[in-house]
Amino acid sequence: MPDCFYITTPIYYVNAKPHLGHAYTTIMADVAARFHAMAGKKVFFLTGTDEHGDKIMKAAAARGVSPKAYADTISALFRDLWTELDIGYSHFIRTTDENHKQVVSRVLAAIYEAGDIYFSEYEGLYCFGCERFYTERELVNGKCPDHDTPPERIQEANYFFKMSKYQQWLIDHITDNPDFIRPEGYRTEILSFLKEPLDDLCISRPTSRLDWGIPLPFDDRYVTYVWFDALLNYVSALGYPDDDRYMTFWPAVQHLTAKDIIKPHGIYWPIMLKAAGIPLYNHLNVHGFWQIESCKMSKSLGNVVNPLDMKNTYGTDAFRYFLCREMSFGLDAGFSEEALVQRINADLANDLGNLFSRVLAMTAKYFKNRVPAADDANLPPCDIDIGALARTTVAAYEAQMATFHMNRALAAVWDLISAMNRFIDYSAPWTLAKDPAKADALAAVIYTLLEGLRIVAGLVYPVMPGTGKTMMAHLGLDGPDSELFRLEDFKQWGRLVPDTVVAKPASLFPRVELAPSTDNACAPEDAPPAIAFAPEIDIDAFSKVDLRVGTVTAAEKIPKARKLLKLTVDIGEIRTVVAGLAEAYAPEDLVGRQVVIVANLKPAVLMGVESHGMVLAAVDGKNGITATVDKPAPPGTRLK
Ligand SMILES: Nc1ncnc2c1ncn2[C@@H]1O[C@H](COP(=O)(O)OP(=O)(O)OP(=O)(O)O)[C@@H](O)[C@H]1O
Ligand SMILES: [Zn+2]
Repeated sequence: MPDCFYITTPIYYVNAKPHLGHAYTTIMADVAARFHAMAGKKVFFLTGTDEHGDKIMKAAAARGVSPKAYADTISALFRDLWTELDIGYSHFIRTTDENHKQVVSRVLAAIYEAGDIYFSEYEGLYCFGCERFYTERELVNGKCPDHDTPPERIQEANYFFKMSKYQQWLIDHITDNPDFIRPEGYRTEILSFLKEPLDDLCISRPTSRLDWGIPLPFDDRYVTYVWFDALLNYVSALGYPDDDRYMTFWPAVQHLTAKDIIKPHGIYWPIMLKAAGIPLYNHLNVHGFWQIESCKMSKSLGNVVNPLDMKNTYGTDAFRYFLCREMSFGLDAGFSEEALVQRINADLANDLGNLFSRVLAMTAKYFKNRVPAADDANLPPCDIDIGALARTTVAAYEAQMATFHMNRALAAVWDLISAMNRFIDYSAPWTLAKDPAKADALAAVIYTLLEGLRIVAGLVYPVMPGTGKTMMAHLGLDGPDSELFRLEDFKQWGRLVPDTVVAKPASLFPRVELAPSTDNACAPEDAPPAIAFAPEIDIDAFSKVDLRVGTVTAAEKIPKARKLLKLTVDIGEIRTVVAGLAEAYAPEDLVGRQVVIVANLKPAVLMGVESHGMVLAAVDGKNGITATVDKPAPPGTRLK
């Protein structure tokens, strides 16, 4: 039997329509599902909506509809959005599903009988916005930290779940299983919560106050409160306790959530499972928040970006790519449309799109749209070995995807794409084409590029399913996704069959411009165009760049390289630096000049010359300026 992979998103609360934060988690889950299916696993992908509780009841009442009718409408918005965003979930659960309600009852009854649920009078500070009690310690200036309103003191008899009983057991489990909660920072956070005594969890609300919920099986004057209802969706959706799906996929589960709900997922849920005698889940994977101007994007704050607008303006794949590439898994990220436009133009239109159309155009021109037969041995001498790089790329990609670091996996793929673009420039197929003696070399170059594109198509597929399929179709490869996209096939170099007919060049991603927003709609017409700045970094990220004043002591052209100069630069030590300045400067113009060098850039080999640093310059063909200092400075002076 193949390995199993079960991925879940949180079930989203239907008190407002979906925003970009929900889209991110669900897209990440879809990417993971597609990747693991590609790796040969049997996959189940669950998402859905959480539909009980106070807020739903109030929102429905405000609109004069029943809670169920209200939940139906909002739940459908989520489902429709997932279709628009190419999300291929296996099952969409709703907590109002009959089967789910039965599982909740059953688990509650079992835990009650085992003696882990008790009845008690409780007085506490209650936030109606959050639908929960707060301890004094948790309040900020006496107010709910989420709603900034003072909680009300209420007294109530309720049912409680004995979480405290399992506190030490959970600490031991998390300590013994270092990747139970990941990334590491969130594991540490949970362990630090657990240093304080754990309060028992209130799991009921009297029907006199709230009747939109699942009745407690042992006392129908009460309904189940949020977490015992919501968290159990992860097993009820599989048909716990005896359905085949449950037997197959539990506990091979990877939960995926944002950091707002790590406490319920990292503390309540494992303890509930333990008390119910259900095996623990494998992993909880936690991501950060999308922020707008440093505030969490959230429906409560109303500062949300509508994912459908982004999709309609920029396309599904581009939007998916941006979300996966821009956020470092586990950390917060700021959202801006400028950054989205910048990534589309730089990564998708320029790097990937140009590569794709150039290679197809050359295949059309030199080989009449057919994959040439070729032998790697005929490749012209070049420092870039695309075949070897493809192998290491797939390995890095696989490792990063497995731990949800989609951003790093994509960075690895884009390194391969950049190398292929450089490989075209260095091997200059248009020159090879002029010399009949170089026909074999030309065939080897084009084959390498087409085969590289096949691998790129496979690796981008989980993130950009449409693009992966379009690329494959252009390379003459067709079939159902399950056959077309198998990770094994991308680990092997040379699978593209000579003589396969490839399509004419196509534009994968046209360049885009920032769509006018309502904010700048009334800007005067002659306002200067907005500059697409690179995404924001913090001072720590910047301080990693070691900038030094250097004096150029020698400069020469690099044979066969149109743009490159080899510079010898004194930065307190003597460095060889390759710079793309040859069109803008004669070598002798640079000697004696002071320049600014990035001193800690990883060495790279360019046209056979190893470069140990980079010259700061703005060069566009023959126009070039290098950054310099306004008075002579000792070589090696650091700039900050
Ligand atoms: N800003 C965000 N960044 C990333 N993910 C988010 C963000 N907001 C919501 N999510 C996703 O939605 C889940 C929470 O869903 P919920 O329905 O509570 O949304 P919410 O906007 O945070 O709601 P509220 O503002 O009412 O707290 C998170 O765990 C995460 O999966
Ligand atoms: Zn609150």
